[in-house]
Amino acid sequence: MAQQSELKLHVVMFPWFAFGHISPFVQLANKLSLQGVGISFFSAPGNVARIKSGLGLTPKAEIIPLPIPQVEGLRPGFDSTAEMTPAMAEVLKKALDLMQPQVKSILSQLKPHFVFFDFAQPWIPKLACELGIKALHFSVYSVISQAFCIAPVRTTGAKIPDVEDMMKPPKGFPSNSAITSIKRFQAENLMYLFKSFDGGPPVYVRAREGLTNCTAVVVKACREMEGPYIDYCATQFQKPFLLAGPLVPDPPKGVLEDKWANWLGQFPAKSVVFCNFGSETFLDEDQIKELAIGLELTGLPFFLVLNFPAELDSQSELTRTLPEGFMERVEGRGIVHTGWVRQALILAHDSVGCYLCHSGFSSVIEALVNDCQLALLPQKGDQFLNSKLVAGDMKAGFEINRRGEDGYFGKDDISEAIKSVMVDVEKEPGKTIRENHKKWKEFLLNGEMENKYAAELVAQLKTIA
Ligand SMILES: O=c1ccn([C@@H]2O[C@H](COP(=O)(O)OP(=O)(O)O[C@H]3O[C@H](CO)[C@@H](O)[C@H](O)[C@H]3O)[C@@H](O)[C@H]2O)c(=O)[nH]1
Repeated sequence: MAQQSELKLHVVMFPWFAFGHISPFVQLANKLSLQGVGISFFSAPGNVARIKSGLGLTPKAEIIPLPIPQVEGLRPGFDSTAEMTPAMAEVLKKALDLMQPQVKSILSQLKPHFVFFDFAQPWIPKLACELGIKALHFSVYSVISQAFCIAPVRTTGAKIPDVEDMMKPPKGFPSNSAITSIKRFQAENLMYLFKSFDGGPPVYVRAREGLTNCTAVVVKACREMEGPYIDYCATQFQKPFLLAGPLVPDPPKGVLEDKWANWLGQFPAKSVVFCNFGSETFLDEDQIKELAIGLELTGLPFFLVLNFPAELDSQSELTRTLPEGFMERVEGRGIVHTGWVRQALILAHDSVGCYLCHSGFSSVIEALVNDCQLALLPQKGDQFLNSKLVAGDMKAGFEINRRGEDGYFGKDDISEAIKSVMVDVEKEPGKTIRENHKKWKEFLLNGEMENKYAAELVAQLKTIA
């Protein structure tokens, strides 16, 4: 029998069909692959090309396309949530549930040591167990958000939590946390976790079932950022929470398109405000107007990316939602774009000094490893908790002020947040935020830290394989 240390691990990666999920699974696969772990990556055929471009395809890594079964309400060929309305994404979960026989058959041929699954496939642990394979839940969310939202102490029992309950941390939540409560509009948003769509199980049921039945949970996290929340979750779920480290992305490949590089290049270093809200977060009309005028008020150059739900025509939405005369007034110092941009390259551009964002966890890490000060405008779900972690616990970003009952923010809230991290930098809180940003950047860019987490994770996996 091979010594444990010589064991050649083979794992399957099976993320939910959304790029916000696929990307962290790709990053984890790459880190494991560097440690000698063989990878089989499952996804729908339409996502393969993009996965291929991110996955360091070595002899140890392969992509296995899994066709999505036809179900009513789902268009053939739509293989990720990027092309879907939220209602279609719910139907996609049902189609995913129908893939169990297909997944079981491939797993039985591959016989990996582990299958890393996502919140959307709570049936994996049982199916894998029948084949003698261990199931690991890989969570792409911050640990603080799992601790706050779905700790069993909050979600077990006959009574589903109400808005009042969700405004407060669950019982036993780390006492040194910066979160003592969240705002009403945020708690109202989190109630989606407890809703059932079309008779399917609510999100919290899927997530909690996977977390409860897996062999161990692997998190995209490190003790330095989330130590107390990791301990809390391990106690709450009564199972190991293994740390993959923060999964700092590799420096982006390629170069920024000329049109953006040239535009950004005309401004002084660290002077441009970049705003982008990730792959699935959309602002409403009133929010877009206040944000745009807030940017105008700063007097700084800005690059604003606004996207809209798949069913809408983005160009006409831009025209409809931007304030009247806005583009003329900001000509020469502000641009507005709709559609995908190479965010990692933009954040790395020397002229970009601030990133105003939705607090998606990967986006936050991408800003921290560059010199972009964070102005945080979380819109939904885990983003509220990510923002509290970065602005509250880590003191490395500024959370934009919003009204408690409905989440309203005004133009002044936007411009004040940006000014405090970009202009009033000798005053508090901007001074401390900038100092902490620098510290976290050094920590995250320390390659040894990343390697240490990856090596420890592989060693732990070998002990339970
Ligand atoms: O125009 C764009 C938009 C996004 N990105 C990239 O896409 C990723 C987005 O990551 P992140 O901000 O974490 O994810 P989202 O897909 O926007 O967010 C979803 O997934 C996150 C977990 O990864 C959660 O924290 C969020 O709440 C959820 O909305 C990052 O690498 C970005 O660089 C681009 O390159 N160009």
